[in-house]
Amino acid sequence: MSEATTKRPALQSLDEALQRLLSTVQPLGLSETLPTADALGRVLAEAVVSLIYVPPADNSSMDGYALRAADVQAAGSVLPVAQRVPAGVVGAVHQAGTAARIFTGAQIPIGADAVIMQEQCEAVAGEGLGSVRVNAEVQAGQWIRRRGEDVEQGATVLAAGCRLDAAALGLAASVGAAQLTVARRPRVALFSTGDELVMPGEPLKPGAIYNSNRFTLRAMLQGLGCEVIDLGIVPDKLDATRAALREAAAQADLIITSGGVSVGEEDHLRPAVQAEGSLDLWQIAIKPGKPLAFGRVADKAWFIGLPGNPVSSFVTFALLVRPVILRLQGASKLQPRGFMLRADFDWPKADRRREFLRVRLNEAGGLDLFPNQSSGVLTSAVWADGLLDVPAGHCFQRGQMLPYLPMSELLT
Ligand SMILES: Nc1nc2c(c(=O)[nH]1)N[C@H]1C(S)=C(S)[C@@H](COP(=O)(O)OP(=O)(O)OC[C@H]3O[C@@H](n4cnc5c(N)ncnc54)[C@H](O)[C@@H]3O)O[C@H]1N2
Ligand code: MOO
Repeated sequence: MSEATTKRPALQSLDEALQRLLSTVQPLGLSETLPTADALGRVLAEAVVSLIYVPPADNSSMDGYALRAADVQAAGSVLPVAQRVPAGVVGAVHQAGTAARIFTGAQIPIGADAVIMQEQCEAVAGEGLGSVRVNAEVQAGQWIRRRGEDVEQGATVLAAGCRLDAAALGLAASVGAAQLTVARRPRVALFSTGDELVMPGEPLKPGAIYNSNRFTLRAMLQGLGCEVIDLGIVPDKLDATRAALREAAAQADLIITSGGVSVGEEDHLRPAVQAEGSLDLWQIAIKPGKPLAFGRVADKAWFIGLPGNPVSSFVTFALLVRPVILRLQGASKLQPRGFMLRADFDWPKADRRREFLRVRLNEAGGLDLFPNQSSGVLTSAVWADGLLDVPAGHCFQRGQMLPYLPMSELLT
């Protein structure tokens, strides 16, 4: 038996483990150009720089009349309507002493300096377009959206490394970007090990359990925009595991497995990775999710072996694999952002590991605890809307403020 399978490495902190992962795994540096509409969730490889001002010209933010503030000495002034300017039309130069009928989004005629909304006016019938009685005082500049108030010409609106969400796609489109250059999707091979595993749809023979990690991990990978190569359950035999690793490495940038990373002797995953590449076994001081394997296969694909317990693999994926997947794409923000919230429960028993408790926001703005925090209880992760980050060796009474990581920051 190799040394790696018998010797237990020292506990390292989550921060150390993350630092090691992120300083080892480098961005793939591969990009592709896509229509802007197809780039949701992708990481920008090239910044989006605006060649235009947004909005391109001063325009009205109300339906009403454009005029010169100086032409309305007092409420009740009547001005002839000289032109009508709908959105999409450039009006004539504004003549002093007149008003222009204008609509939301229409360009302000040169020479006008204010807009009055139509609710504060009365149309007065007359020749041509008639007149308008202005029933309020007017300040120069009112109801005008200035050229470039959203984006200045030449500004970088989206930096390389930014992940494209709905608003970012809209912003790119607003500066006229029809295509975006984004990092190629990471290709991630996934398989589970364990002779106890069967698939939903198959009978549950004695001693067996259904493979849930395959579903959770595949969905988490899809949620991060990965191309998933799902190799299913690999029989716990050395040859089969080695063959699965070779097949995975031929196609993937990263290989994710669950199970077989703890101290047991039954498993062939560790010797298989060692035979096909290299492997480090880590013990991370977090709960759930202590054991983790990190290595490389065929000098081509990274390998991360997650613990088999369903909540442990869920939490370690969120905390350690997610940043790696973002890093492969050159993303600039890798870590989830938490914020301080009040725990509305007692936590009397400190653990030597930093704990990530499954909690849920209550209506009082505090957090409730799922009663069973076992790493085998996947119900806790469904019930929860976030994880509470409890420092190692820390117990507390209700009312304690602690960092809360929302699931939205961990899963997308
Ligand atoms: N003597 C020790 N035993 C264990 C230690 C330890 O330090 N010393 N660590 C415990 C911790 S913490 C964890 S976490 C687990 C991790 O174990 P493995 O990664 O080796 O996983 P397995 O033993 O293969 O499985 C653990 C558990 O999870 C179930 N499992 C596995 N795969 C799946 C799947 N795809 N879907 C659903 N459930 C799965 C498996 O049946 C086991 O119940 O080790 C502890 N032991
Ligand atoms: O890390 Mo294990 O995940 O505590 O069950």
